[in-house]
Amino acid sequence: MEEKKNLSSISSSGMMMLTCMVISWIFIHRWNQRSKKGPKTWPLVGAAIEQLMNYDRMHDWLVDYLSELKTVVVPMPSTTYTYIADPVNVEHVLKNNFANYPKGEVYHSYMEVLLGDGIFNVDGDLWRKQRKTASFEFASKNLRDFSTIVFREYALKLSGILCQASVSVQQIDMQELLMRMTLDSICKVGFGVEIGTLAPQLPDNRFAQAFDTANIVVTLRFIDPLWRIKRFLNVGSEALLDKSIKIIDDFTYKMIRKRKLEIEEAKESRKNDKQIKHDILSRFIELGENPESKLTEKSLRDVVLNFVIAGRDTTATTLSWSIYLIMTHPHVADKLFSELKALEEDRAKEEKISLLPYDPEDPKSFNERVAQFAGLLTYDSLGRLSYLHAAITETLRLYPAVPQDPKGILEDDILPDGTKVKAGGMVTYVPYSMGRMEYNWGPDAASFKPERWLKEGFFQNASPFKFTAFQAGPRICLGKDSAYLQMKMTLAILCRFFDFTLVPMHPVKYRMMTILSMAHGLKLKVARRS
Ligand code: HEM
Repeated sequence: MEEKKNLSSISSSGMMMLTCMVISWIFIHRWNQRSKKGPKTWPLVGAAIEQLMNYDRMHDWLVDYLSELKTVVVPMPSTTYTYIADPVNVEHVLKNNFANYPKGEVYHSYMEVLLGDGIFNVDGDLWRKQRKTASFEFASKNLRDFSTIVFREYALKLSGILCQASVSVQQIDMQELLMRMTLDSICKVGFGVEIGTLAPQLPDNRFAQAFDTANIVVTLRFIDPLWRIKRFLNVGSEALLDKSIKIIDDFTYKMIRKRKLEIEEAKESRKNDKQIKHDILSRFIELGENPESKLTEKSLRDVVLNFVIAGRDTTATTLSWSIYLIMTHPHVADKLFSELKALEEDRAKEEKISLLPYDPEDPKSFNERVAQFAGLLTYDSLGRLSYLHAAITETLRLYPAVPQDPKGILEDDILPDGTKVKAGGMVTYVPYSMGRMEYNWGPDAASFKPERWLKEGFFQNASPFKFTAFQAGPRICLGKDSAYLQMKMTLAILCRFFDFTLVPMHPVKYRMMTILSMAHGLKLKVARRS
């Protein structure tokens, strides 16, 4: 009995000692960081708790730290994230020492389920080959001309839906409509397939919903240490991901089969090769006919999904933020309207046509007039809209569609500002923070001012290492010109013919996913204007 008592008192004093040691360890760990700038860490878990607690506002959490520090180091349980906002560091990572900062294994393993081995998710030869094939396509004048027609046609469809909503005094979710428009156009321009999600009755869009869910869940993996266990057990977010991927794959493989069949039929009917319309997908399908290319059905699926994420989400979210910012800055809306009216008159003179008189109260004459205006918008005439170009660029400075972009680290390195980074960690350049830093843009960095991009009325670009919305260096966005073309076509039509107001109390804030979309959409009321 006595022996038992002694044993239990030894074990409880042992426990106490252990607890004291752990508390001292935590205390010393925290004490050593008392003057540290940047997120403070805890033993073992690093800064994961603080990052998790700020997950929904992570971009602004980083803004707070980066405005003091330019480089923020965030240790996590299994790796270290280094966030950079100084253009000198960004140039080092994206260009000068490009080979040391690939997408990397970690990023690849997190995103593989959605992006597979597509251009966004690979390095080395696999990336180079896809970049070469896609660059070829993007450089073609055929694609540019075809895109102009498609973008105009779909912007007009959207305008028709807005006109109808204004007649029936219905509120709309602009972001949702824009996502439909950009999905339809990337499928048409990129894969030669008409999917019609922007039809007036707005058909059910299971693919888009599944795609959004998958995007949210894979982004969560970057800060969820339990995701591999969840995937193994197929529970929670990972079970949802699994379901979404099945829907996505089903849609994508059907589209590929359809396109292959069309190409076969075109060949059989002996149309010469020039008559088979070239798009990104058919270029890859043709490549796949050569067995040495090692392109499989799965590779084509990856091509499609990478271009959907590239072409649909980025453009639609930028358009949504642009409309929101223009609408909430009336002096910008007025200047833009004047620029559009001036272009309309100049173009009518050039084409020697008279502009149709119309009554905004009469939808028929209104729609005819919109269509006439759209017909005047060509690739060249859109190029003259400097204020519109500046307004879109200013939107991307404050609300970049890709708000942060992580890179792997192959070998230990020292960034130009002296920060040491270790092999196996990650360096992330942060367009969202970079656009809001006074040390990058001056004291008015937080204000929406398209004028900052204009010199004597003409658009002036900034260094791509400071304005990083399209990345920079060898992996700079391939679709930038195409995206501007679509955004300018759409905004020219919408801002010339409609007034927008936010539905009262509608919350406008971002959602945490790889793309900076609006968490609750953009609920608006629409009115036709003369
Ligand atoms: C506002 C619109 C857009 C923005 C802000 C944007 C931004 C970006 C960014 C930040 C990247 C780098 C991603 C990374 O490697 O981590 C990127 C890459 C890319 N973008 Fe865009 N993008 C836009 C529209 C488009 C469009 C419309 C297309 C094509 C239809 C496109 C095609 C691509 C491709 C193919 C890459 C991969 C380049 C490579 O890895 O070599 N983008 N884009």
